[in-house]
Amino acid sequence: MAVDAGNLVTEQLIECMNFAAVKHKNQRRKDPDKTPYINHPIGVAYILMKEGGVTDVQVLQGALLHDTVEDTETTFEEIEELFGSEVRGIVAEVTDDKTLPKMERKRLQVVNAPKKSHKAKLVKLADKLYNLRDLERATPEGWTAERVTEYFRWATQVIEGLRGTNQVLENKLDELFKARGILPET
Ligand SMILES: Nc1nc2c(ncn2[C@@H]2O[C@H](COP(=O)(O)OP(=O)(O)O)[C@@H](OP(=O)(O)OP(=O)(O)O)[C@H]2O)c(=O)[nH]1
Repeated sequence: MAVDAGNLVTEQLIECMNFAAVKHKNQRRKDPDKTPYINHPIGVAYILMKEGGVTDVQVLQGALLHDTVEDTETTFEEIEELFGSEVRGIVAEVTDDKTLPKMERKRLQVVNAPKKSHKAKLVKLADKLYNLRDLERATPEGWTAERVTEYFRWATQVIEGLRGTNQVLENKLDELFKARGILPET
């Protein structure tokens, strides 16, 4: 029986969701409710699809897997073997090198944002939108108001390098920045 294209996409997405759920199973977000970490990658894929209008399955797979290598024992080889080289490439582009000092990692995100592929930029836009909304919703444990503001300011710098990728997502990010007084009202 021929594989139906719709079924194949569904299978690819469910495979990624299941893989990410298993990999992140012991992780929680930093909010006071200690939300299961898997809510984040699923939420990033959801933003891309529902708000960004993104239907590219590899971008959605990249979103679902985007923190597996950075935050769990997952390797890029594993991602490539299971999901192919294009998905591996997207995940690699959005993975920070956790062996670097935090300040350097944050600096590199700003410097490298404009050099990313279109697909990786989409994932990064949705990732930041999710995290900034999360900060509006609840303050991570131990974070001061200054740290939250600092995250918003740093995020504006990263987003500068991602512009021209998805107008809807960029507009939604700008609304958040304006509400914080970080971007001038237009
Ligand atoms: N807003 C928010 N963020 C949380 C929460 N739980 C975990 N995070 C994660 O925390 C990271 C931001 O915290 P930082 O202290 O600035 O960075 P770090 O964890 O990478 O050192 C983000 O990681 P990241 O995915 O690497 O993103 P980014 O730092 O590259 O944006 C975000 O996904 C939460 O409850 N709320």
